[in-house]
Amino acid sequence: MLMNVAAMVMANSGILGASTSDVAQNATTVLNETAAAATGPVMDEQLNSLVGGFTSPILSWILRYLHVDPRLLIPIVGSISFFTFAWQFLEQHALDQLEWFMCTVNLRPEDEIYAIISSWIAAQPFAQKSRSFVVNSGSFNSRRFWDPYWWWDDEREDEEDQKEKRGLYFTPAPGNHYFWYQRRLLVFRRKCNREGAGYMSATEREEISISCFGYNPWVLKKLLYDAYTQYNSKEDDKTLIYRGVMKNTWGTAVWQRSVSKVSRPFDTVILNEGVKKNIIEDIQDYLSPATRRWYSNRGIPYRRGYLLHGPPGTGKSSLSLALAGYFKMRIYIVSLSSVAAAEENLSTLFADLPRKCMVLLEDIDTAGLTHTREDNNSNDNNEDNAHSDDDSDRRSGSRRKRHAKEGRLSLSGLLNILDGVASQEGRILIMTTNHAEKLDKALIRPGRVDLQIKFDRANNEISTAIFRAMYGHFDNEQERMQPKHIRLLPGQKGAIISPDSESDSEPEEVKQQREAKYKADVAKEKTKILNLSVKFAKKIPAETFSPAEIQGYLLKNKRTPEKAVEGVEQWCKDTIKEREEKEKKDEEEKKKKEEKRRLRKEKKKKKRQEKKSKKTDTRRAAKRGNGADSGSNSGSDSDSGSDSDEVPPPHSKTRIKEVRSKRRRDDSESGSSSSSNGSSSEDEAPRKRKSKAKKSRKRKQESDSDSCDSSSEGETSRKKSIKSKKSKCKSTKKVSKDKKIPKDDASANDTKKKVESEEPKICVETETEAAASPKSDKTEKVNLQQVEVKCDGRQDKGLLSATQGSAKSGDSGYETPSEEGSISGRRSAANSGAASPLKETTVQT
Ligand SMILES: Nc1ncnc2c1ncn2[C@@H]1O[C@H](COP(=O)(O)OP(=O)(O)OP(=O)(O)O)[C@@H](O)[C@H]1O
Repeated sequence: MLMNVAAMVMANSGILGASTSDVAQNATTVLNETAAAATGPVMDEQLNSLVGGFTSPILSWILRYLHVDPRLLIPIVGSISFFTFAWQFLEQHALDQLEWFMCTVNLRPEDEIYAIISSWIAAQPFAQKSRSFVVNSGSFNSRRFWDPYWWWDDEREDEEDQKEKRGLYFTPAPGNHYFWYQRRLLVFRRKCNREGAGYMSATEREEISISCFGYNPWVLKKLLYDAYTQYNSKEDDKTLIYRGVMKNTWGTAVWQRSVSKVSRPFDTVILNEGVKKNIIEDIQDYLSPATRRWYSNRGIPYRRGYLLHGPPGTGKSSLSLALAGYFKMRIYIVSLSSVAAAEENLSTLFADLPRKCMVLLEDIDTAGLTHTREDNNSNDNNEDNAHSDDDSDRRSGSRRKRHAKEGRLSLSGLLNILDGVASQEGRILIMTTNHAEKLDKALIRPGRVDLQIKFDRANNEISTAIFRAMYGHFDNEQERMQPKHIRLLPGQKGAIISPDSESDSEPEEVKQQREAKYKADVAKEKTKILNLSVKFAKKIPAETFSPAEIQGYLLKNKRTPEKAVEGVEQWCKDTIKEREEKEKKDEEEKKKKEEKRRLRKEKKKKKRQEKKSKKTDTRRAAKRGNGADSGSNSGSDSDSGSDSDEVPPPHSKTRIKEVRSKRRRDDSESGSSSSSNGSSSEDEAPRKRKSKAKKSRKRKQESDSDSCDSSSEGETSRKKSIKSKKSKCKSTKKVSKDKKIPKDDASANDTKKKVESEEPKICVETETEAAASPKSDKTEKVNLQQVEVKCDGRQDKGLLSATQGSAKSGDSGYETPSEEGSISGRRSAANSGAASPLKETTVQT
């Protein structure tokens, strides 16, 4: 059958012409050879059914051009598929089992080595060629460490070839990636772990690991060391800056590498040379190993602290960075007003500090640490000053609690973190502030702050130095700032041809001449800048501008020093004017704010007072109700008679006291008069009051009768009212009579005291309804008086029973003044409610 097929194929190929005859011949040969090894008719049939017979164009094409037996293809493809599948299965499910035969290093994202290795991996050829990869752009900071060039400084960025590379960078996708290192097969694994990520959060915790086969992990360690060394070698001339940040909102605080900057030359910081020398020597001495031993031998904590203070923009941060660069130390910056500076977080950050480093706490006065540690009652001076003592106690207490709840930093917390028993040793702490005077003494005491450096606004010297620094000549700048072959010096209008810019073919003599000329030009330029700087500084008023402000002005004229000198006077005037206007504006705003605050405070106070008086009223009303209940036996009634005497303020304690004392005075007077005269009826005051009351009543009645159309009706009602009153009073009298008033003076006094103590604190005014007729000794006489009780603008009237002269109080236990018209302190039950009708009763016994 195969032969037939071959013959047919040959026949078919015959139509293609003579050129294919050789191929057909070969195919026949192959078929003949393979036919012997053929598996038999079953296979042929299968092939036939699969590809539509040997006559199909596919098979003929394979035979003709590939010279491969189609029957061999099937096992080959099958085997490849099998192995691929097996490998995938093994990788996915069995590689974990293979870990028994592997060494693995896992890298934690919190550690800097994670970033170092990620970057190293990203730079490897296998990562660049990976078919499955993730693309990153340099703008997304959280993935920045996958940038193979992330540690490169800004200068490198300028270079054209690097610019291209820095646009996008590719990293191996999550999964397993194989690569060779030191002739060993390694597996790089990148895994996305969503466990640590929050709900709906885009951030995932990535985990990376590198594994090698075998039991010896030397190759992994070598890889790690190599990557780390490579990284460090690139950082030699740089200052690495780390910032304390939160990993996520509810996560922990970590030091994250923020940026690496070319170290700032120390001489670019303009400061008194003596001060500079002092601080450098101090740190040098501190960092020497001998000093460390010295500290430990004497049990002194090995720490050093500096406080840099002065107005903004005077160079505090610049000095800190320059120091870090000078001593090749990493600098760890944390802002005390950030979330990372919560007490818990800050202590975590400090615990994670390396042994030798610099920590910069910026603007510590803004962190709410300006209060003293002893001052338990305040956290914020300004705020607290606005409150009364009580209020501030209460409020600051609650604020403290709130802050504690929020975990915000407290002064004692910070002190503990800085040099508590658990705090790290070996670091240099630099604190900066604009208001050193606001800081707590405990924070800046020796041991915490060993050296204080004051920064001032620019004086003549500093202004000169800033000018020179700005227009000083730097050889390396020329190449960068100007096109090739043209070196323009600052302030130079024309171009200076640099000595090395011409072609090598130039004669040596000419070269030297050019070099000499260049040097002369540079020297000339320097002298010019020197002179200009002196002129410039003279025009600037001393101690008025910060170096940052002057620098800002000079930057506007960075290539034209003459112009800068010319315009500086005007700039000074403008800046001062601007500043004054701003200050004025700020002042006004401040005043407005204060006014608002004051009004708010007053409003609150008023509200509080109203609330308080309301409460007191309610209490009084309740008491009155009680008093009326207990004193209902007195049968005192009230009337609707309206004596329109002015209502005194209800809350006036002094008024109550006045009234009481007056009454007591009256009592004693009347007592004495009664004792001498035996009667109070001769007293003028009660009589006056009585007539006054009568008059007012009369007036009222008249007005009532006016209001009614019929005067006779009014008269009738008046009579009725008087009648009813009389009858009521009679009943009262009866009740009062039933109650025998103790005649014993001592007991009367006791009772009086008791009543006085129980007497509600309200303003009471009395009007004698009727002058009681004097009674001879030991006859009791009850005088019902009309009493006005005024509380909170409400007018209550009640009846107070009074005894006259040496009359004694009854069982009811009320005060028994000795004169008519004095208050007995008895209030009728009817007076307890605001709606109670005023009652007026006249009783004579
Ligand atoms: N003494 C100085 N020497 C050199 N440059 C200075 C000096 N003072 C200020 N500058 C320049 O002014 C800018 C601001 O300075 P810097 O941030 O160090 O001031 P600062 O005192 O820390 O300000 P702030 O208190 O607001 O943080 C920087 O660009 C710095 O170069």
